[in-house]
Amino acid sequence: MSNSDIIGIVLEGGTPNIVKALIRADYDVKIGEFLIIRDREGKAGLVQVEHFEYGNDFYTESLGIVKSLVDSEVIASILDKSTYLSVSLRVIKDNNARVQMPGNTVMKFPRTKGVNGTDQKKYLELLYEGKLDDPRYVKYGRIINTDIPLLLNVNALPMHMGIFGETGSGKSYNMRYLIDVFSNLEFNGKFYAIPMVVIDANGDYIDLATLSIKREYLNRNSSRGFIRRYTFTDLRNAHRFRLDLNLFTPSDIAYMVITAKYRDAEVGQASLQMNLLELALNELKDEDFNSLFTEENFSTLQEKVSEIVEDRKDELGFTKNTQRALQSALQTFRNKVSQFDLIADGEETFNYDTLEELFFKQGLAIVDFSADGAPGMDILTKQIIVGYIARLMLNYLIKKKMNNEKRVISLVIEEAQNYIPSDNYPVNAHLTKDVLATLATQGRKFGASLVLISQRPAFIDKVVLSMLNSFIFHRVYHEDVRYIQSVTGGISEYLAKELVSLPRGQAIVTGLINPLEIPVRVHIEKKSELESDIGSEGDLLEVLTG
Ligand SMILES: Nc1ncnc2c1ncn2[C@@H]1O[C@H](COP(=O)(O)OP(=O)(O)OP(=O)(O)O)[C@@H](O)[C@H]1O
Repeated sequence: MSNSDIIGIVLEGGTPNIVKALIRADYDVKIGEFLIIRDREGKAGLVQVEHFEYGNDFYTESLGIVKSLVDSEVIASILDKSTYLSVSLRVIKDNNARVQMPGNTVMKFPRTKGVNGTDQKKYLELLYEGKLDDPRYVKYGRIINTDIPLLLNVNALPMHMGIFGETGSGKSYNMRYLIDVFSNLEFNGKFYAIPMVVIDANGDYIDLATLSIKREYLNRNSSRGFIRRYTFTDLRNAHRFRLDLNLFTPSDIAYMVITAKYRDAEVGQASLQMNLLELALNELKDEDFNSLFTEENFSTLQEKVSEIVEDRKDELGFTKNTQRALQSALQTFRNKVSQFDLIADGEETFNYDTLEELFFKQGLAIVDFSADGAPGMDILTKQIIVGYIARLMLNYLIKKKMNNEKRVISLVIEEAQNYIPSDNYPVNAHLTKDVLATLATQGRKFGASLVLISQRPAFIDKVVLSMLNSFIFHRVYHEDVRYIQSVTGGISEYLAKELVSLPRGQAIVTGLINPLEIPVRVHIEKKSELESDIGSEGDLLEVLTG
């Protein structure tokens, strides 16, 4: 440890968890930063900056002479020398050092490079206690004001994660960075990737599949068997996304069809229609369910519904009203399905084999909802697709688990508020909400990992939010701070205040994924290889001047 790393001393007045210290005023301290305290015996403990304020005993209002110096730069610069930073430091690991002792030295984390590299190793070991060499912990970003990475516990992923931050705060770039981390897990000299399906709301990820330079970077260790873009129109270098309704039970299909149309329906009415459709599909169970939604065979389904209502009125008691409502729901579903050609006879579909291939080849599937990949697609159709994928994943993972075959797949959902909204968000999403909630509740046992990305946590259903065990917060809206404190527990008042002003590229990581068990402020370095093809917002003047 060189003297240049010493930045302050411990003062009297500490408590078992909080150390008071003075540090040099020219040190660019950050709330959430990690520092080291060394005691008289040379033992070191770790602390996190909780709060700081500047002090200078000369510059106080009560000292009359100060008032006459307001325009005296020369004297002021001499007096500035006695400015200090008074800091509160939360003890993270005392390592048997007597960190609270007044007079102890406060030091910054040594840098990796240069003479202090070996010192840094020592403190890193102190921080991570053996996890540094454990392949289940992967390096992510840099802890603020240091060049040491935060380790993420990969095993926490199936416990689900939320990434939140206002527009432009860096969520998508962060997710790209995480995709890169999860695509290059090293174990015993070989590389592995977490199988992932990404619901790409705005085309922020498609270049990872379509641009060879990006694809090759992401797959530099050849861990992914494929990186594939799924679209809803025919495009070069893309797979067409199609549904296979035969994979679902009549009851699943009935649920999808009815909730897609009657998203606000009174439960009683909707459940009658679901029963009616389930019955009709059961009676048509020898038919190909996909073909029942094609132009030629749709009438078979409609006629079956009419037949049940009209011919078996006395026996079953379905009313004309229920029939009419169901026919209308069927029509809506069919219209959506046909508008985007989601069901096509004999064409390849997104099915169990796709998920099996995704798992075994450790693939990355990007479902492209951008204007290019899904031109003119409305939110209802997107919900049909996300609901389909979630249901497929759930059924697949349950089936495999029953067979004692272990699987893991991560489902990343951008603009998650459109699929799993809270009561505060004006979107109906019965179609996706229940299945995603089930995936969140039960999925962890089966290897499902949800990553929900949204601008505001308050827009996400509370029950599902409570099932997320890890969070990455970028800059958030003021209104969300209290909410975040209540769902995560451990964010201090001071760090919470930082949430509203975090610069781009900084975030606070909390929850099971973070082995340090305290919220950690990180800087996510921008790697040009990972920068989105869409790029940054342009310079207006540059655009106008051509
Ligand atoms: N770690 C970073 N370092 C520097 N710049 C960054 C970083 N992360 C993101 N940016 C830049 O900030 C801008 C917004 O990033 P990004 O698109 O990831 O934000 P977002 O939160 O996903 O926004 P939106 O909600 O609008 O999709 C981009 O120009 C991106 O290049």
